[in-house]
Amino acid sequence: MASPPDTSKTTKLERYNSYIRRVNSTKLLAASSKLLFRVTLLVALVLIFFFTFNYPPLSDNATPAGHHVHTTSHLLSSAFYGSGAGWEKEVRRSSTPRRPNGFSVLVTGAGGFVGTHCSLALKKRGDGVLGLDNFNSYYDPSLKRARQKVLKQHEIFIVEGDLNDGELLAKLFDIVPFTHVLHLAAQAGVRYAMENPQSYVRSNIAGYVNLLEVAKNADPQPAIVWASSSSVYGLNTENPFSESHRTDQPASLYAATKKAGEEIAHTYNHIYGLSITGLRFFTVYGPWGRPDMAYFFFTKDILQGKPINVYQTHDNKEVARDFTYIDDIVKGCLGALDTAEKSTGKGGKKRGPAQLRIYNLGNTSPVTVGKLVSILESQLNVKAKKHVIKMPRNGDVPYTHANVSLAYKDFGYKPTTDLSTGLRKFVKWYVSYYGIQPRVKGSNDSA
Ligand SMILES: O=C(O)[C@H]1O[C@H](OP(=O)(O)OP(=O)(O)OC[C@H]2O[C@@H](n3ccc(=O)[nH]c3=O)[C@H](O)[C@@H]2O)[C@H](O)[C@@H](O)[C@H]1O
Repeated sequence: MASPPDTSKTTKLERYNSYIRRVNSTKLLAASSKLLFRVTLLVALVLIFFFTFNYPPLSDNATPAGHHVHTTSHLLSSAFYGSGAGWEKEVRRSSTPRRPNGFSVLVTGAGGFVGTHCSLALKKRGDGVLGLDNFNSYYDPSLKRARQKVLKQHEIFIVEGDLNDGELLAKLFDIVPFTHVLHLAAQAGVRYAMENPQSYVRSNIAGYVNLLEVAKNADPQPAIVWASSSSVYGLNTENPFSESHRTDQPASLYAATKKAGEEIAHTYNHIYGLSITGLRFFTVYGPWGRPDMAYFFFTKDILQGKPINVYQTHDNKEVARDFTYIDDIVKGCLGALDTAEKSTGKGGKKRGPAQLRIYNLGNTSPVTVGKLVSILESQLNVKAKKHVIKMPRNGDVPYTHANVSLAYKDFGYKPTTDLSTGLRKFVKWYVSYYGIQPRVKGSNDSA
């Protein structure tokens, strides 16, 4: 009997083919669902950009103020900072004045020491204030966040963004017709400039120019008041320092960038009619201050029993500063804002000469660092472990002393807080903020 044909091979082959078909169709299904997912994601993103973030149509890029086009990077960066209808409402609400003829002020560096105090003072008297800050980590950002919280309690909103983001700045000026800009955002610190020189160029020059570019295009153009520095006097030997003294010998890159800012101000005033006032601050201190400054970290180190370095000049003289209390500086900033004339340009074109000013804002009474330390010792009730050393050659200057008669003449600037009184207020804040309960005399004083 003929045996049945051997089909086992054919059956195996068929089973194999059907297995391959199944695998292929599964793969196809997976690939097409992946594609579908990606397309959906893309469509969703596009819809989010166009509807949620409340942007003008792309064809509407050229704004009346002549601002640049809104590029994709702007869309991305603004989306990152927070945008949309709610964000815009916050921006408008914060910058709307609550008094007749009140200002609408953009305060850059509002999360900073001077920025926070000035923002509060402006808001308190009924001006609208919008903050801008990039919350960088040059010093403990949690302190900046704590200041931001205080501002929020007073209904001051800080836009989180960088001076170098021109598109973001342009958008803010599109939303708000700022009357003034109080420009305090900067890379601060004299000695850190040797460690990170580029950060000074980025903030104090590139960022500053970026701000002026947007301001000159704005309609109306705001008046600008900004923070220069006592450090511009550099190796000047005339005393006390007057605005007419030479400032072409900066001792640090920090000072050089501030001096450059003063020259740049001249250019934007000259070409575009921007009203610009530069304020040369002299070693500002007080509650909510900067932890990178000597009075602040001396307090911390003295309380922790750590040694501190007290600098001396190379010819064995004590170094001294015209330490200026924050409340005096705030009065100076508001005085400068109040007397700032309007810019004369429009849409990037000058229409007439505009105001250009520079003022010293100091205390007119220099105190040696040794004396600063002994005041702190007495107020903290702790003896400092002092190391008296020669001042490192790192951009420091031996001495500062402000002549403020020009600021007095033009807006009545008159510092009223001596170092001892100001430090008591600082120490009181310091121990309460950091929750310290040491042998502090000043902590129970009323200030
Ligand atoms: O007026 C300004 O325009 C600048 O003021 C501030 O710079 P400065 O006056 O240098 O303040 P700050 O560092 O507190 O040193 C104070 C004193 O302590 C001495 N000093 C410092 C450190 C140290 O370890 N030992 C010491 O003796 C030191 O030699 C100095 O005599 C701002 O930081 C700066 O951003 C800018 O705004």
